[in-house]
Amino acid sequence: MQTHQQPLVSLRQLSKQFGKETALDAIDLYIQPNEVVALLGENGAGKTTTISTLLGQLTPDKGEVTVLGYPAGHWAAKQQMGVMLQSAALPDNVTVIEQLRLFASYYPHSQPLAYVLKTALLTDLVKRKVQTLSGGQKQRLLFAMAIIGNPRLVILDEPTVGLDATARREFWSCIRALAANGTSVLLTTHYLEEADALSDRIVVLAKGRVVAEGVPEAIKAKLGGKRIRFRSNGSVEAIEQAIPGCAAQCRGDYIELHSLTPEAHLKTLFDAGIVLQDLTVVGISLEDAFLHLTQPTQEYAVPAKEMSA
Ligand SMILES: Nc1ncnc2c1ncn2[C@@H]1O[C@H](COP(=O)(O)OP(=O)(O)OP(=O)(O)O)[C@@H](O)[C@H]1O
Repeated sequence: MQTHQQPLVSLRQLSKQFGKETALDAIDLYIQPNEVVALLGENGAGKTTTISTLLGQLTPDKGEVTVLGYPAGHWAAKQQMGVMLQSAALPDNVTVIEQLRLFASYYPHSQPLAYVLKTALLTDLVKRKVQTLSGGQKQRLLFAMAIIGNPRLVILDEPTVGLDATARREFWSCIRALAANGTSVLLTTHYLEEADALSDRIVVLAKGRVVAEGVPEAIKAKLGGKRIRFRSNGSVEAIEQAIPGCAAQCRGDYIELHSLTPEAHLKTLFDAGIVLQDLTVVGISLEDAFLHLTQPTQEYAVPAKEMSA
């Protein structure tokens, strides 16, 4: 049986091949009680394969999977888990409360409906037919269905995909409320800011391998450096001439560059007589770190349009 010293989920040296395609290449992943872990990766990185293996829907070629003290797919583990998959569908012609009552009946110790409705921000929507819900509200209903069985572990596969900034924020507060209640969460997302905002730990997957793991701050610190941003009378070329080896980028009215020694570089620019206006120096974003970790040979640039959420 599971003890509280053991992780809730432990994937060890997991490998999965689809023909010539290596989906997972000896990955290790664990989730501790009360922990929110974000699994980040680009398309095809292996996130869904990891989740399918954890759920017992896929058999790995190599490696060991233990979920809540049981082998993957064991009914006793499933009973203690809530899952929200990308492929989930909802019936149109039932109300929110009917759908949740039905799901509650599947579990021996379901959560009180009032708690589930409050956590999923659905209290005011109980009588609404599913077909009348917005995309964000439907996602929150799927979330409510995932948590209604009072799970110890909830798996959310890209739960905010396609949602606008407001709906995404609302969903974030649902996840935070769940985590505050002590439930462990494994979340996959393409939104790097989302992982930063929600998770205790981030695991970055690239081409089926874990390329980085740590608290969001540690992932950023792995790269170090700052983003320097300013308006200037000097051209990008003049700046690159002043700081040999730096790659400056033009972003609208602003020039941006990444620097491991921002103080020294700024002094160089001042000494070269380059005027800097509206200057900001900030730590790199998780998105910068992610791009660098997954594409280490490429110069990582600040995204032109950052997430507005
Ligand atoms: N059933 C399958 N048959 C063949 N190849 C597969 C299958 N499932 C996944 N793959 C391949 O394995 C790799 C990992 O896929 P996976 O779906 O796990 O990635 P992902 O990180 O979830 O991507 P996305 O963010 O696009 O959902 C990809 O190259 C994919 O094409």
